[in-house]
Amino acid sequence: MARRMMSRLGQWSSYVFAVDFDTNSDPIYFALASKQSERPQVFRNVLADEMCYSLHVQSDDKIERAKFYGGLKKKLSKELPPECTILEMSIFQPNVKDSVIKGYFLKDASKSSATERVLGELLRNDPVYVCSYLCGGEDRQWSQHLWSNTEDGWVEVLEKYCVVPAEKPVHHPSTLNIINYDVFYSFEDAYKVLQQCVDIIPESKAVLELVDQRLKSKEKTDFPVIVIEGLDATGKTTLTESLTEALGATLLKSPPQCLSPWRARFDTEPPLIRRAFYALGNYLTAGQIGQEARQAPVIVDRYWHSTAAYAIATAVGGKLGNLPQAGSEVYGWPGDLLRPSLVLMLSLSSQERMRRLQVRGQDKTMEEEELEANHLFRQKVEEAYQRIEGPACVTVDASPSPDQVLQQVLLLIREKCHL
Ligand SMILES: Nc1ncnc2c1ncn2[C@@H]1O[C@H](COP(=O)(O)OP(=O)(O)O)[C@@H](O)[C@H]1O
Ligand SMILES: Nc1ccn([C@@H]2O[C@H](COP(=O)(O)OP(=O)(O)O)[C@@H](O)[C@H]2O)c(=O)n1
Repeated sequence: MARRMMSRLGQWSSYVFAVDFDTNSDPIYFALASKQSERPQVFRNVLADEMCYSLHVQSDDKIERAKFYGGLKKKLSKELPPECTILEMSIFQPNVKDSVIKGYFLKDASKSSATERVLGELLRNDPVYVCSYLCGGEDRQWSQHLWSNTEDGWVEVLEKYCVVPAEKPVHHPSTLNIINYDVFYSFEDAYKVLQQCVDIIPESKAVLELVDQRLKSKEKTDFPVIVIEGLDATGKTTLTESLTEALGATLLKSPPQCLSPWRARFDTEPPLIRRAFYALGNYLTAGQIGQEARQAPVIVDRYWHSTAAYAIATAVGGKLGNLPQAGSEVYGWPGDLLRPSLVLMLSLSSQERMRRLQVRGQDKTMEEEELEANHLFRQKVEEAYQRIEGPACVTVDASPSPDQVLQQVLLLIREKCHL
């Protein structure tokens, strides 16, 4: 019954579908209608002779949705014929926060019945909607066919809609569900996620116990708190160590050491759970900062900027321009998280960063294509770093020698923190 209710055109008429055919260009946006529009060729140029399908998750439970969506990609890649391309798709209400339902769009060039068999199986056993797409008639009009399960185990078409073009929304769909899915703006919101995971991820219990024992931090610290941020291999470890020595400071990091046993475990979880783990890490570190900053200045290797910038850059698909505008609430600082006195972001050209990674013995075998995708991702992380406020970060050129970088940073600290 619920499925029938949801599938009615009335229910879907305010929704738009977005399919990411190519990360360098805008998604293709389409909507459903009972009648074909005058510009019917929605998929012109991107679909040739392939059969197409879409799948999206049907569940009201946020954790179940996140877990299932992540697992679905793996399952599809394993079970579908290799000629089947899996593309990301979202269904959303244009510019409405928290309206996104994630899914996949399949382009199937296999001409075999294997795909339909796999999808039929999914429809029978998992919380998914499955649709197929057909292009027919003289003017090559596309239609969407929503599948349904019959009682005797067959799959039938429940409803059929015309696929019509939809306008590009002001906000890219991947920006609509950032709050409380990718970035958490209060301790409670992040805590709740891990609490709901206790049954499916037993390690959550140990993390929550640690978090329950955390030290509470005051808003104001006696000594300055300086955070060092930047992409991997920009020199954070090198700088934080020399800075700690030069200032007689205490060195801390987020996530703190006590979370190390669980970090790899949570890194395998979908963004909702993984990001909640890192968010809680900041509150643990905040407790330690509050304690240590009574006696000496504190240097922190990564903190809130890393948590938010990486989460936003991962969540926002496609181009740099898809990031939420500067000044958006997603770049705000959580009201209940200790604010540092100064945040410095080490910035490096990608060539020099790659050189340092290679010296450290990493990234040697990366494929060209992956490098390119990573380049876009790194640009998004740096841009998000720069848009985060309360405090905003100050960019430091990290290309000179370690000692020159240290001297430059000491000058900045003396100027901004009067140390
Ligand atoms: N200013 C610098 N100039 C040249 N090499 C550096 C500089 N700072 C760090 N490195 C080297 O670059 C690599 C990455 O530095 P590291 O401090 O580990 O970065 P991060 O902690 O940001 O990942 C290390 O091999 C380090 O010795
Ligand atoms: N305070 C922090 C620190 C790291 N992180 C996450 O941890 C990852 C970076 O960790 P890393 O192992 O590359 O860090 P470094 O080795 O560069 O210090 C990023 O994907 C961030 O999402 C975070 O979310 N919050």
